Amino acid sequence: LVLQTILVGDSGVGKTSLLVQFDQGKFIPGSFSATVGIGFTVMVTVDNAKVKLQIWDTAGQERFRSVTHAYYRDAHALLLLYDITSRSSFDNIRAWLTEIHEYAQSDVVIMLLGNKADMNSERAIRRDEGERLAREYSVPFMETSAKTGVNVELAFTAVAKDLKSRAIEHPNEPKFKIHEYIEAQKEKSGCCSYF
Ligand SMILES: Nc1nc2c(ncn2[C@@H]2O[C@H](COP(=O)(O)OP(=O)(O)OP(=O)(O)O)[C@@H](O)[C@H]2O)c(=O)[nH]1
Ligand SMILES: [Mg+2]
Repeated sequence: LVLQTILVGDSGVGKTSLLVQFDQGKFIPGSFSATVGIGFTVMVTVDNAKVKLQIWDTAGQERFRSVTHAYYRDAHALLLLYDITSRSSFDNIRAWLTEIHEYAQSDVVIMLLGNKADMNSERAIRRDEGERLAREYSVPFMETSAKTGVNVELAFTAVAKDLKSRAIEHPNEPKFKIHEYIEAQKEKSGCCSYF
């Protein structure tokens, strides 16, 4: 079972940095060159079972857009990022969602992430704006930081859990509810007093 996950969002929101933080547990400052379809696989343990996540990084720049479209079709999950210090990256989320609905499978798992949560003093998007947008589209939401690592693991493991519960039928078990899971984990990690 290999679950395909792709990272999308405007150039500079921190997709590659988030992936590096998840993979290596560190933040490498400075911009990465615009990335085109870099993929790697990680094993994530979900309820004592190992799930293989294949994660694809994409480039946010417009000129790479046709390459990105090719990844949508096979994706089981999409992590859609904006940068909390960039109003335009947030405003573009609607356009990204339109594109996702056009090219991705209709049952794709989408998670909205407001990245760079460590840059609170330069914040342009309040957290409740992110929450409201996510509610409008019925997608889970959290703020992350590729720099400090806050919520980075949670974002990927929540997606893995959701995908696994969909891929494997458990007729006698209650359906996994990603929203509730995330809210419970956020409280546990005490993440939210951080902001
Ligand atoms: N403070 C802070 N800086 C970040 C964070 N995530 C990324 N950055 C910085 O933001 C810039 C862009 O990060 P990238 O990871 O290259 O962005 P990207 O989304 O992959 O951009 P493209 O590949 O062009 O689409 C870099 O200078 C990163 O160091 C974060 O969580 N906090
Ligand atoms: Mg990148």
